[in-house]
Amino acid sequence: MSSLKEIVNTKQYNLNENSFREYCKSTLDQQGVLVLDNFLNPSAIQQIIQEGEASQHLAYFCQQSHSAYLTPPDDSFPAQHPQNQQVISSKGCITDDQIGQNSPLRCVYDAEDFRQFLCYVLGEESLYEYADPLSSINLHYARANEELGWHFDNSSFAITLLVQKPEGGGAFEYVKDARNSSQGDMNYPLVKSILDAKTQGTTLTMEPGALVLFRGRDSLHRVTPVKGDTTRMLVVLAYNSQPGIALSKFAQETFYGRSAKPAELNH
Ligand SMILES: O=C(O)CCC(=O)C(=O)O
Ligand SMILES: [Fe+2]
Repeated sequence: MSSLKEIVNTKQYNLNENSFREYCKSTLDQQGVLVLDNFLNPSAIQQIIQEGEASQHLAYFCQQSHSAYLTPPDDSFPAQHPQNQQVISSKGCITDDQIGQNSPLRCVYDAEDFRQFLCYVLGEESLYEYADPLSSINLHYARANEELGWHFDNSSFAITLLVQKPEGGGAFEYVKDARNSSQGDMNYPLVKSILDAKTQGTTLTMEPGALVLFRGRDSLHRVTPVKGDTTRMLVVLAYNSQPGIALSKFAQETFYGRSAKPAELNH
């Protein structure tokens, strides 16, 4: 499976068509999220599930406690202040170097048509892979009771593919524009109300094969605990707007339990 049209539902989605790109861009700009259902063809989904199952034993699973802002504890605020209030994330993932060279995921990630499409929709001039060998393509696993706690992303956009849906739970919930980071407005009252379950998020319904583009820097979001024996599998396709950028050693250790030098320094 080596060409984009074997993997992506190009019958429904013509990545090169201007009106389609325009629709995607305006949806993302207005809603903060874009879901393209059935983006992956069924045979590609099956192949990725098989790869995911075969490599799950390589995944680094961990449980972390963190604040919604993903910042270290700040002593100038009380422990239960939303700046410090802790939530739990428990999950595992395999890294780019553990994704097969012939994986459909690599074909999609590398495809020039796909990158051009993303550039248009995200309003980026160019998109580049990570300089370290771990961070570009990650396959995430969430098993029974595993979840992602409420958080804002550090990056301005996220690109994901849902591969396998659990029997229950594992729902992506979000509150659009819960803060305004560019203005330095952390909007503590709303964030507190969400953390204390007094304000509910909106649930994004998606099925395996869906491509999701999400602006998570100002939209608070979480993944609810998985129920049942079917593991939630989700792929994160990570790009940078500048070339040569590696994830910091500290971030690699935190996310992957190990770190690697930038690819060009490895040989
Ligand atoms: O698993 C998901 O659907 C979202 C993942 C996410 O929010 C993240 O990786 O920051
Ligand atoms: Fe996130």
